[in-house]
Amino acid sequence: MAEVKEGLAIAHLGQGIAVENNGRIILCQPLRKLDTIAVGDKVLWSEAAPGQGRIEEILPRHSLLMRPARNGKTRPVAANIDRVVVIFAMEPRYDCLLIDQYLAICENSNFKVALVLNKADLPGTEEADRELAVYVGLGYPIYKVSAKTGMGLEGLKQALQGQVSIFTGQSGVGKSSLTRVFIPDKEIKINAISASAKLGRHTTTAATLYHLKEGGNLIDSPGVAIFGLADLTADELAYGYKEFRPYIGNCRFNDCRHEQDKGCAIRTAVEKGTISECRYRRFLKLKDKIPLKPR
Ligand SMILES: Nc1nc2c(ncn2[C@@H]2O[C@H](COP(=O)(O)OP(=O)(O)OP(=O)(O)O)[C@@H](O)[C@H]2O)c(=O)[nH]1
Ligand SMILES: [Zn+2]
Repeated sequence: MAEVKEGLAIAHLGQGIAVENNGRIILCQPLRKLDTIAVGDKVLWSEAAPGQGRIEEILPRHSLLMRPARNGKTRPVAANIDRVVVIFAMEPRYDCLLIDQYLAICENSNFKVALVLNKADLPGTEEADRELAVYVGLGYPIYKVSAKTGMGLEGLKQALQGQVSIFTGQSGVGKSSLTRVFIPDKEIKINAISASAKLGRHTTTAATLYHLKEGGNLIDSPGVAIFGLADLTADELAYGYKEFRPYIGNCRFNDCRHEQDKGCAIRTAVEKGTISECRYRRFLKLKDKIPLKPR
């Protein structure tokens, strides 16, 4: 029987999965009974034929990022991510509601988060400073950077070390520009993956895991911007506002909607100033967007 080795799924190719093992990349086919393999998955594989592997098992994942698929279901995009880096900028549009939404999803999926204000070379970032202070107060690290001038990038580089990260954020905030800064040899690496895995042509829309020069891995996944409110329920949304957590369960009524309900512990905390009013208002706005479901 062929020897079983551990490997890391680094890309989806047209004809299979590129699995890395000791610096070597091999094209593998997963056994049919397995779950969809996600980039970042640690797998057990064996050599099925010279230069061709078979994935026999997916090792337990500590996190899994899902993305809505065309058929209305979700599919795994990236596994074992430690940190989601939410990128935003004053241009094309600064949107706290969207930041809160990303944070709520990450809190519910157990991802650590870092916030990155890109394009800090542009004027007008002071406008965001007051709100950003609220996020800092909640314990979310914030990096102000510019992919254009290089400002602040050292700090972000250090933050990426020793873990698996993924960039996300709305269109036009500079995700590709920052990715180019961190993976300047992306094209070369892509070609190397295709070459080592033979035949396996890289599809540019697929997620790919890159090793960073300074240590740490970055999963580049164009299109992760589209992870919407996913399937969060109103309760999960409240949990995603992490400063609400100490109060959840303390409202007078079990089915409290945290709106005008009598004896709402969360609203009381807002009135006392323990919870930021802006965050609370945005919570209500996001909650309104959630389709009504049985609770
Ligand atoms: N002034 C300034 N412009 C930047 C900076 N980073 C990116 N840009 C510009 O912002 C625009 C969008 O950058 P992209 O890197 O393509 O943004 P993206 O988030 O990858 O966009 P999508 O591919 O649509 O998701 C480009 O015109 C960049 O040149 C920056 O730090 N400062
Ligand atoms: Zn309440």
